[in-house]
Amino acid sequence: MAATVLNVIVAKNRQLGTNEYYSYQSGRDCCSAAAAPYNHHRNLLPFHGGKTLLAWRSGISSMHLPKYQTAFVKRPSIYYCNAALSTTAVPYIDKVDFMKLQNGSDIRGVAVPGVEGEPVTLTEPVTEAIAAAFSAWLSEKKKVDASKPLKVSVGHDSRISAQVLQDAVSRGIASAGLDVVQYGLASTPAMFNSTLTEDEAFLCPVDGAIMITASHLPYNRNGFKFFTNAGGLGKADIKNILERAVDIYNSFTDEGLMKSKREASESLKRVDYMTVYTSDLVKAVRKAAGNIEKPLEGFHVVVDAGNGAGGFFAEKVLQPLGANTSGSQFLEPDGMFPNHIPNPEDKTAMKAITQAVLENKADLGIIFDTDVDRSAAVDSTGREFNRNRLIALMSAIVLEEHPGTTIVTDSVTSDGLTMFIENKLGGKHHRFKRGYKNVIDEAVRLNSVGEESHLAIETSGHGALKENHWLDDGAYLMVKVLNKLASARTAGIAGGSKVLTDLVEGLQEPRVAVELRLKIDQNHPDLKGGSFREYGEAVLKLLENHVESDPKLQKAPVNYEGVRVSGFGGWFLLRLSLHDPVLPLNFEAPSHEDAVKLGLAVASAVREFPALDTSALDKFVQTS
Ligand SMILES: O=P(O)(O)OC[C@H]1O[C@H](O)[C@H](O)[C@@H](O)[C@@H]1O
Repeated sequence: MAATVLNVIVAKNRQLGTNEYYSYQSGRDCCSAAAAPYNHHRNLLPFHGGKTLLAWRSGISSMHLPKYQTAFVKRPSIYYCNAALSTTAVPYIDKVDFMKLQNGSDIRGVAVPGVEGEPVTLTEPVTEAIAAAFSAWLSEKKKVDASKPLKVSVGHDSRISAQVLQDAVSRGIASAGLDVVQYGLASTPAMFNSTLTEDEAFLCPVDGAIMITASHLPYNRNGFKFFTNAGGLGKADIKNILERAVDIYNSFTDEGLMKSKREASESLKRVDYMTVYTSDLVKAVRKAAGNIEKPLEGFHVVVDAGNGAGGFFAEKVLQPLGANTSGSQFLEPDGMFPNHIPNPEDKTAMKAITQAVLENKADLGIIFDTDVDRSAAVDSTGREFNRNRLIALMSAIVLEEHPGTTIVTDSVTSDGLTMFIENKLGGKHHRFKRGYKNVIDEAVRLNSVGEESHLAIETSGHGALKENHWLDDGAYLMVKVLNKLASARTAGIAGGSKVLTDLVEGLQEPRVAVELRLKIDQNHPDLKGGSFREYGEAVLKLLENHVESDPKLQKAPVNYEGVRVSGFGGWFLLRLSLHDPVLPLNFEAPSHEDAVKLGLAVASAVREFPALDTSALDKFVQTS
């Protein structure tokens, strides 16, 4: 029970932070209604350059208004109205197209004003309606026992809009009669984990979890990911929640909004859940190393959290395991991301961690994305383990434990990776579609039809293991890598990260690897009123016809997405982006000349589509 006292704080009689905001009346009609629950703080997030610092906080210190929120409070802000007046019961809230907020299995929108052409869509009332809709969806799913309200945990990454949205989410949950447990700064995988952890002292397991994040997107965006103990919600569930949110939003009343504010402040609890999550990671490494207290003693590991939520990994995971983490960088949360985008797919980000490894003469570098569901590593020589190489490394580790297992990956993986997994490691490579949820769902499906799979992983750095509830957790992936380092040491193998480098020995890598993203102009007359998807499909069909009539090119015999073709010693894949009006083109070739030949094969087909911006491809084939 002592832990309860230490880790759970009931924020009774304390109003949520948002009520301390300055009011700034712009005089614009739709924004100027006075004395309403939202109009004095709506969109009052800092205009550009609101550089913030949010220290890693325990549950107890999170009682105090965080530094960055104080910054919001002090700064006069911009009122920003982007939509027509609503016909809802509350006249001052904007009319919003909720369905546009869906981004696959996530919700994403603009939460901070000030970027031209990007009006705010994720306002506080919108957020409150979405959280209430999730709560209603959850109550239905869990067939509520009225005597015991359901619990929903809420966490966020380092974005500058995090606190405001966390408060709005809390109001939405409370208004639906559910209990709110705030975690503050957290990682996406930790939020899922909170639906599985059995620990009453930390109010776990919760029935549902909401993570406030927009992954690596710019500072003005934000969004939500939702979890139950069955995993992350899928596309159909998100659509259902958004449809419910429309109704909730349209029936908002002044009294209702005031009531939810009161209910949230009365029922809100705060828990330092990251302590539970990180100590589980520490235990996992200790166990794998044969119950040694400090299995990483003597290893020097630098972490780059890109000012996202992953800074905990150095202090709360690596240090207790005995690693030296000096030289780690950008661990402090800063939602303006002043150093580089927290994204292992970003070249500048990878350069930053590589440099840190080399300058510090570290054994290993680890980098996370903003909400820590993705990661990559760098060995002591500065060689990156990301994209195909990260998949090769993880496949080697997993196939040692589960010989012959199927590795499910996204569609843009290389032919060299297939050969490595199948010929060197003796596993099976199942190249599926892009999208972490697609890859994970496919691995789960394969297991259900009797094909054993233990790893689902994307070139983006999302990787999920069967042993970890199919959760894509960047920190857990790195724990598997650390286990390998520690167990090699236990087995008497010296040489720092060389044991990892050796594991990917034999992976064939192309001389040229290119990704070009060809944009479809949705307003172009050539779309003839159709959708960009239809247009993209037409491009792909024509390309397929071209390929079939060209003897130098062979269509991939098994392919789940777009047009994948081998030729000139390499391959290309043209497909529709999961979310954007874009046709991403990936190709790999043994030489520049061959890459140009592949590029020309694509160019000759796509040229016939004037709404497609092929300038990047044209430039590549001309200048090479
Ligand atoms: O299809 P694209 O535009 O390349 O985007 C695909 C990517 O979208 C999101 O970021 C998902 O989280 C990733 O899992 C996916 O790989």
